[in-house]
This record gives sequence, C-alpha cells and structure tokens, in this order.
Amino acid sequence: MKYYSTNKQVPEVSFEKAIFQGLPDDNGLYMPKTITQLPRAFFENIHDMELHDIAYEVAKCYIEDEIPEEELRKIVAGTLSFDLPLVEVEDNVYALELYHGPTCAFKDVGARFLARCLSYFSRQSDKKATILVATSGDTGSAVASGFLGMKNINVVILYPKGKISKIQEQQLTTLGENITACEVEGTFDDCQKMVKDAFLNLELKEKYNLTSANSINMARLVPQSFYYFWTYAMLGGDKDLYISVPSGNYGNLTAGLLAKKMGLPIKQYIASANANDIVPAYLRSGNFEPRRSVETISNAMDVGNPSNFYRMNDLFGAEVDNFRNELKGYTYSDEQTADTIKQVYGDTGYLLDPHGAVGYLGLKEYMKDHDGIGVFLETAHPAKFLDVVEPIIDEKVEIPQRLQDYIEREKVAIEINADLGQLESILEKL
Ligand SMILES: Cc1ncc(COP(=O)(O)O)c(C=O)c1O
Ligand SMILES: N[C@@H](CCOP(=O)(O)O)C(=O)O
Repeated sequence: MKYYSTNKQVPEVSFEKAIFQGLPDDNGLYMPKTITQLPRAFFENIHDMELHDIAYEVAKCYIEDEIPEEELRKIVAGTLSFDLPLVEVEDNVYALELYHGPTCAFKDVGARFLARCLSYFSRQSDKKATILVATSGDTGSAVASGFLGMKNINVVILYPKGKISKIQEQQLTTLGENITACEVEGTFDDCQKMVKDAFLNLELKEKYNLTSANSINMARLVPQSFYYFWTYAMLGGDKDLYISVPSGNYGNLTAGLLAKKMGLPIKQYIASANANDIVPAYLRSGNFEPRRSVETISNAMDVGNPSNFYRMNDLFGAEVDNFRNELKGYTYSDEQTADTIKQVYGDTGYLLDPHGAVGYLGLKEYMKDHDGIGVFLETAHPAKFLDVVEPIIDEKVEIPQRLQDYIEREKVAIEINADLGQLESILEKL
C-alpha cells in the first residue's frame, strides 16, 4: 500500500517508510492512497469471527504484502492479548471498555501494534531509533510500556507539567531503562508542536533517527480501527448502530471513519468533546480555529489543535457540509461530566471515567431523537483519575494491581521549557 501526505508536497511511500518517518517532511500526515473495501461476505460472516481474524483482515488492507501473513497474524495476536468487552450499561446503551490492557487505556492497542511492526521491519538492522512522543496522559504510558527494554530504541516522552493525573505521571516517569520522561512547562499542544518541529528539522530527524508514536503515525490508527469492527461484530445487525468517541486529538475517531470507508455499516459517529471543542465548534460555525487548550477533568482530551483534523478533511473533502453529513459533535463542561459520573453510578452501578462520561453524554444526546443501539468508548480505567472520580462518587475506587504497581515507584523526569534546543540537548545525552 502506498501512503501520501495530506499536504501532497512529498512522494508517496510504503507502509514501512510511512511508519518509520512518522511525520512526512511537508508537515502533512500520511494517509493510505486507497481505502480498501472489504467484501460483503466479510461483513456477513463477521459475527462468527474471532477478534484476531477480524483484526488480521483489516490490518492486511493497510499493509498488503509488506508483512507476510504468518508474521502479521503474530503481530495482531501479540497486540490483542487482552479483552475488549462490551458492557450493557442501560437498554441499548453499551460501553466498549478499552482499558483492559497493561496501562489501562485504549492507547495500549495502538502502541503495541506499532512497536511490533517497527520491530518486524528492523529485525535485521542494528540502527538505533528514537521514539518521540507527546502525551496528555495516556499515549505516553502506553508507549513506555509497549517499548520498554526494546533493543536499539530510546523513547522520549514530553508531557505538560501539572496537567496529567498522578497515576498517569507515575506510569511514564518511573520505568527507567530506555524511557526518558520530560516534564514540559506548557500544554499538550506545546509538546505536540515540539515533536512536529523536531521532525521538520531534517538534521535532527536524521541524526537521532526520530520516529513518532503519536496518532501522527499510521501504525497507531490501523489497530485503533479494530475497535469499530469488533463492536459491529458483536452488536451489528438489524438495528442502526451509533458510536460516540470521546475525542481530543481525533486519532481514535479517524480510525473509526476509516473503518466506515472500508464498508463498516456504522450509521452515525459522534464526536464528544470537553471544553476543548475545536471540532464540534467547526461543525457549528464552519471555521476550524485551533486555540490554546484549557484544563478539564477529562485531561487526556485537553487538545487545542487536533492533528487528525487534516486526515478527516481528506476523508470527507474539505467542505464543512461534508463533515456535517458524516459526523455529529457535542461538547460538555466539567460540571456535566461530573454529574454524569455520579448519576450513572447511582442509577446503574457502572463507573465511568471522565473521558467515557463525555462519550456517554454525546451518545445519549444523539439517541434522544434516534432509535437504535448506541456504543460509547470507555477509553481509560476510572482508577487512573482517582482525584477526580472518588470525590464525585464519594467512595474509594478499586485500583487494578497493574496500576498499583506504579504508585510506589520513584518519579524521574527532566524539567524543560517548550523549547526545541532543550529537547535536543536531552537527545544528545541519551
Ligand atoms: C482516556 C482518553 N480518552 C480519549 C482520548 C482522546 O482520543 P483521541 O486523541 O484519539 O481523540 C484520549 C487521548 O487521546 C484518552 O487518553
Ligand atoms: N490523549 C492523548 C494525546 C495524544 O494523542 P495521540 O493519539 O495523538 O497520541 C494522550 O493521552 O497522550
């Protein structure tokens, strides 16, 4: 499969090149040249298929013969070594729980798939690479866990100081080995800009052999689209299916939209946002206006300049009316998010995390006027946000052992300003 840049100023590249390059040199984002339509028989049989077989068929459309079948099946099986359960919260309202992986957030699937693909392609090489990643909380921990101890790979994580939860911070600052955490004076957008600036500095990119593990990288989006096929396999059929995606950088939603383009019969996608509502605001006004992010209780979605907007632009065509035909978008305050966590817990016993709560709200809003089956993505375990969730429900939240393990460890992070020069001096010392 060939990949083009959304800015169309650089040549098309293979899947391998696209995932090693991360960001194309013209500051666009890679997109598959053709989006393969899966045959009707696939969708007829999907309800009887195993998750690994579905995921393999989907991944093959993006990778084609660059990875042989046996190896790709191993990559998929190694990635998806935990469940993606669908839990009925209310009649016709389901949570797709994406937090059963090692770091308790949906990013585990993307990070593990990327790590395995990079490792497959570099198995014959001794060349060192540096994974540079910006995080508002969850990508960083998933990437740290997915790449920990990998030969010839250094991981450098940039996170906004004081703007992620305590457990998230422990998850990305306590592993040591080949993982370096940088606590940046600024917002997630400052961190993401530093990553992009580093990639656009060709000397720096070459010298440290930089690769991205953010959703900039196509090998993050391909596995995230498995979620949507899996949902359809379990729930799709006669009734219309709606999926609400709590969104920040819009990688997860873009993966869903790609799945729909491949033929997946999802009736409606809903972009559910916190106060950083750049895309819902675009749907309302027709103007895409990135702005400085504000802090919310769904901190991992505090993104003011969502990078995947340009991929959605390419999928829909740049007209806002095309977006409006494909996507609904809603935005919620912290107060609404907190009230929802409390109310749903009280009424059903189901504990939402703040991001899932935003997704739930968007789904319920859409379903006021639409009959069918609704799914919201539960993107992180509520225990990752103890300081937010416990006071809302006025109860202790049980912490899974794999999160508990991080709590006692010592934090090691390098404090820096949002300055490329300071980042370069860290890269130099690795
Ligand atoms: C828990 C959680 N929910 C939702 C999101 C938003 O996902 P995306 O950036 O793909 O829109 C993130 C961060 O990416 C997250 O960590
Ligand atoms: N919410 C993310 C922000 C980065 O998003 P990505 O999907 O582009 O990696 C986080 O938790 O770090």
